[in-house]
Amino acid sequence: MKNTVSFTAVSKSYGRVRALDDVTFHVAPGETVALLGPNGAGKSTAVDLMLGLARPDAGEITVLGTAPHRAVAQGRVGAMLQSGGLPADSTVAEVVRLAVRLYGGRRSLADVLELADLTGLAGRRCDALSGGQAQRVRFAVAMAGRPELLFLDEPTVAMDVESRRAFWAAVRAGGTATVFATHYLDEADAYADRVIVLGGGAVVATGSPSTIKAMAGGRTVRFVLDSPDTARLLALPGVTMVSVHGGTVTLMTDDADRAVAALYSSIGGVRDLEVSGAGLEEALLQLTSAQR
Ligand SMILES: Nc1ncnc2c1ncn2[C@@H]1O[C@H](COP(=O)(O)OP(=O)(O)OP(=O)(O)O)[C@@H](O)[C@H]1O
Repeated sequence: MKNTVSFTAVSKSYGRVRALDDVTFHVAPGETVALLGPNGAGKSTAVDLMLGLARPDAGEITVLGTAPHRAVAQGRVGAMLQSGGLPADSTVAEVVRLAVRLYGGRRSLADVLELADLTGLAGRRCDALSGGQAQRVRFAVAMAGRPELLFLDEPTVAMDVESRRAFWAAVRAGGTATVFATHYLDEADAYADRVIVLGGGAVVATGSPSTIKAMAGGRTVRFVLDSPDTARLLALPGVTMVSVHGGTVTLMTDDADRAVAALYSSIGGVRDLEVSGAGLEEALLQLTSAQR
């Protein structure tokens, strides 16, 4: 079966800023995938490219088996982006009705309101909504065309815990394959089948939330090495991930003692070695900062 989203060797720069650098990843049919990473990691750029809002400088992107802009033009993709205001003096029902009409009534107004848990707010003006309620209206608009794929760019930013829970319950109820960008590890863990960690425009890790979380129990080993050989470092016992930036190497390990012993015995020239016990947040920050 074709991938729902496919990025192959994709690069994108804005002037001198390389927002994505040779990025390859795939989203399988039915998967919910989180794009996780700190500010400036390239998450929004990846989402913009998937929506055909920008074009890559190099590489190939397909969405639902075709070019992103074509999938969007066919009404097969729903999106909730960070920007995008709601008309202040319209009611929730008016905004959602417009979206339902634009998509030719693929869903009824009542269904969409129900799906986004907005039935009780249908008559409320948009300027009287809380941040979380406004996000649910944007979600309703994104779901009005019964999309095959949904993109959410940091959908729960500035929501409190209860609003986040209600928002994700609505997304789940929609049952649509979803790719979402987030800063929140717990959100990726709770709602994604798979996590792709971006840092400095590159994929620094990918795996199930539990694989990524397993790193939390691990340690980070950092050192300086001339001409590091990534494949050889990755083959050392206890090493789960290798990141190289210039001459600085960062290893994620599930057994730092064995990894360090093997490093000294089989690879010479290691300098300035530091071992730190990294929680997941810290581990990801270290990995992603190593990419800059
Ligand atoms: N339109 C633009 N013009 C210039 N630089 C840009 C533009 N859009 C993004 N960038 C730069 O590209 C890099 C990646 O940005 P992007 O918005 O994709 O990151 P992000 O992971 O979504 O960050 P955040 O979590 O802050 O939203 C950053 O260095 C950013 O400053």
